[in-house]
Amino acid sequence: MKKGLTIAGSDPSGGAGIQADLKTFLAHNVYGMSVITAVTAQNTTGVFAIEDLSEEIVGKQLDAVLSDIYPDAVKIGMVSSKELIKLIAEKLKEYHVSNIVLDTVMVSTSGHSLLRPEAKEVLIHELLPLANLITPNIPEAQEIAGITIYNKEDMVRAAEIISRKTNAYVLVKGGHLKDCSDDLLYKDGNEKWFFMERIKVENSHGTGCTLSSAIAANLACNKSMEEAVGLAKEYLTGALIDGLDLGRGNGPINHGWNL
Ligand SMILES: Nc1ncnc2c1ncn2[C@@H]1O[C@H](COP(=O)(O)OP(=O)(O)OP(=O)(O)O)[C@@H](O)[C@H]1O
Ligand SMILES: Cc1ncc(COP(=O)(O)O)c(N)n1
Repeated sequence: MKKGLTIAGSDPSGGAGIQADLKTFLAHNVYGMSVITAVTAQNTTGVFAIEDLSEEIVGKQLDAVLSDIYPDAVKIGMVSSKELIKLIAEKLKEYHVSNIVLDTVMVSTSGHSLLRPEAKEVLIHELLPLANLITPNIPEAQEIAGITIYNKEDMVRAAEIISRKTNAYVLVKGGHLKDCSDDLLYKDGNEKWFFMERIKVENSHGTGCTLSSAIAANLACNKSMEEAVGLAKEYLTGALIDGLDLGRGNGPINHGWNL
């Protein structure tokens, strides 16, 4: 059986973070493991508290997993402090981990900061170079590229700038542009667009987490990057269309819609 590891924060309401990632791994028949970086108190209406775990316990979690059940792919989500980012980068190098999907989580949909301001540059300099794919949304791509994105031409420009900072594929997600759900996969001057109809839904909490962990699951199963992204987008679209309606705010999608 293929194995996937998520290194991310906990969302007790189960829509985003490690909970979303583990459900997504299961939906892809990939054995799921998790290293928790932070515990959040959040639900469909917002994020109420965040507590980072210590470097010691995050390091020990990584050692425990990586020295025993070696993952075929790794997804990295919320890591809010520069100390934890540096530690994770060191461990990934020490254990020669490959197939790394980095979701550059910065702000929750509800507007809560999930990355400390001083950690942004460390994320860019320490983790970006280790990733095989990075998956910024529009605001994150703007932060990393240092430009404003108004349309799809700007998405291409941002991808070009970001790819100069990393050897990784860059997937710029268009979900934050008006009426757009098209994503751009970019590498070495090659553009591949993934077009998808915009689904009218009230509930989309955790779409970014779900997409990146689905891509990691597909990479673990030896899919090419293009195939992995295409399949993950189909899976995500199915989970949105399913129309789960939970909670009083922006609810989760149905990660198990295909089971
Ligand atoms: N209403 C929708 N219909 C179809 N696809 C969508 C919709 N909303 C988002 N998506 C898709 O979901 C994925 C994540 O999109 P988005 O750009 O919102 O990233 P994100 O901000 O990281 O996600 P999150 O909302 O979890 O933070 C992308 O593939 C995007 O195209
Ligand atoms: C632990 C954790 N990781 C990531 C997100 C981003 O997801 P969203 O933008 O859908 O709130 C989140 N809210 N919580």
